[in-house]
Amino acid sequence: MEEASEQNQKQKKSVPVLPWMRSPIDVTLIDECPLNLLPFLDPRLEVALQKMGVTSLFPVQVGVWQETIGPGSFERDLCINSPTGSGKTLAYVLPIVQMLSTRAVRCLRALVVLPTRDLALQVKEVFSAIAPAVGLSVGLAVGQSSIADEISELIKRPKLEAGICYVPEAPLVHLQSSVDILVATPGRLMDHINSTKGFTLEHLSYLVVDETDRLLREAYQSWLPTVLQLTRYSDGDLRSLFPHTGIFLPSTFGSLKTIRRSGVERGFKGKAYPRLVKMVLSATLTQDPSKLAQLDLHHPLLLTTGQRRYRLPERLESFQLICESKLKPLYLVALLQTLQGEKCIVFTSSVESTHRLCTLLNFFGDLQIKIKEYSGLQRQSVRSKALKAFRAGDIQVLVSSDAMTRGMDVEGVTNVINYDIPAYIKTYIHRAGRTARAGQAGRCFTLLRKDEVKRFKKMLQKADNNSCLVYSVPSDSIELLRSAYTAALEKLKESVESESYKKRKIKLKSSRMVIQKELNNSKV
Ligand SMILES: Nc1ncnc2c1ncn2[C@@H]1O[C@H](COP(=O)(O)OP(=O)(O)OP(=O)(O)O)[C@@H](O)[C@H]1O
Repeated sequence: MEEASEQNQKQKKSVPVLPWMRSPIDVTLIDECPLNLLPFLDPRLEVALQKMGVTSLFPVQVGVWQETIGPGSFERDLCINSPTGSGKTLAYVLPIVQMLSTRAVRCLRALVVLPTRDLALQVKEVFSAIAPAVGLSVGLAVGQSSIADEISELIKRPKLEAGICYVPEAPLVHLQSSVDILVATPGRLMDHINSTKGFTLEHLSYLVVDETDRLLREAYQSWLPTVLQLTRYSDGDLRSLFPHTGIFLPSTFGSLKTIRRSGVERGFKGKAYPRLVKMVLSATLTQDPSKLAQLDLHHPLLLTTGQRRYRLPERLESFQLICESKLKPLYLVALLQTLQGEKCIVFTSSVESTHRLCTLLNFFGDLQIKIKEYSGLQRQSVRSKALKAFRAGDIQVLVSSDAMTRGMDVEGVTNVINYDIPAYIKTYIHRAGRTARAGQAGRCFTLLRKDEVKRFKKMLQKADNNSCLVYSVPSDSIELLRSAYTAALEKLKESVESESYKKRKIKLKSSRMVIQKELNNSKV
């Protein structure tokens, strides 16, 4: 009786507050669809998809296609809650590219926002694989190159006649977008909105917010309200809000502006009503009404998988390894040895422990495994190099902070190891989701202290297909590693000391420079 009421209580809790979330489209009821049976697919895109190795669309992609190109015709904004690796990227890339394929003039029509640079690069690759087939151009605004280089990629300068100089301060009527689709991180997007001449969101028709719950967690310089304002307000309002942007509003794309501003809102049966179509996606989409309200969704439709809010990939196997805290590195090494060079990502709880663990593993004698670090503590170039080597298979193990948790798609990752227990089910889902992608098999191991087992079990109960077997490492393989561990710890200690000495030296040098500068100034 008590159990039944507890069950009721749990079910009650999981019912979303927002009414439209209570009647979703269940993607598990949709079948894959071979490309040749997909209604209205542009034959040029079919060829491009085949070149990518795509012969049929995954269920979530079919579901989104039906609501965009199919009978749904982009009538409603879409919220897509679908497991990691289920193909959410192509789910939005394909219909957007198909819709824009008939464009007559180049201008920025679709904007995709992602929380990190590496994720944006990944999504740009997917667009770039199919968009050129229909004559569309894709840009990137992530701060990978200098702002000047980025601007020259995004904005077309007028072709100058012989003897005529281009004057940057001149009226901006000739500046045009070089891209139809832009993939951006919020910071760089705001840089362009605030200061790039000729950059306008005036013609934007599609906005994709990928990894929505992550992006809604932080304001990121208020990028979302800014984008919504820029696509909603009349020109007069815009000019007062963004004086710089306003300069080129009046006549840059006069005719196009008219098309967008008086575009017919399909959901309103022919009434003139300008609207930006939005698609928001995550494997752990928020149900929080106040967070979702920020998106100002129009008649939203939820596409989700199954009954529960969280779902792990179909072919993911979860294991727990119970060990003493001080023996964790030994258990990890023993586990890596049994995995024999398979591609693994090891997650830790912080950038500092990522660095320490990676250093320790590399001091561990003759492991015959190439191990590198990937964390927010590193410079972007170092991080990207490690990722590239991992993708190429030159590195087998990537020790990572949560910088790698979301969205990253690396082919052939067969194992994820939680060296530190994730604090939330969402984190577990995103970490585990770096394996078992696109219908492949994968394993997720979590190292636990005895006192963490109960909490971990409770956390996993929040997800579908949550069974977690105990994985045991033979005690003799731990014993064999003990002496190498002691030596590695010794080296780690030395390395930590030398690093902190170097840091202190750099700090001292820079504070001396500041003092010297002030002295010089005071002489003047
Ligand atoms: N129709 C398809 N056929 C074959 N492979 C596909 C198809 N769609 C996507 N993939 C592949 O599946 C993998 C996962 O896709 P994607 O990165 O879009 O997943 P996701 O749902 O966005 O995952 P996450 O939530 O982790 O970001 C990618 O390697 C992608 O190339």
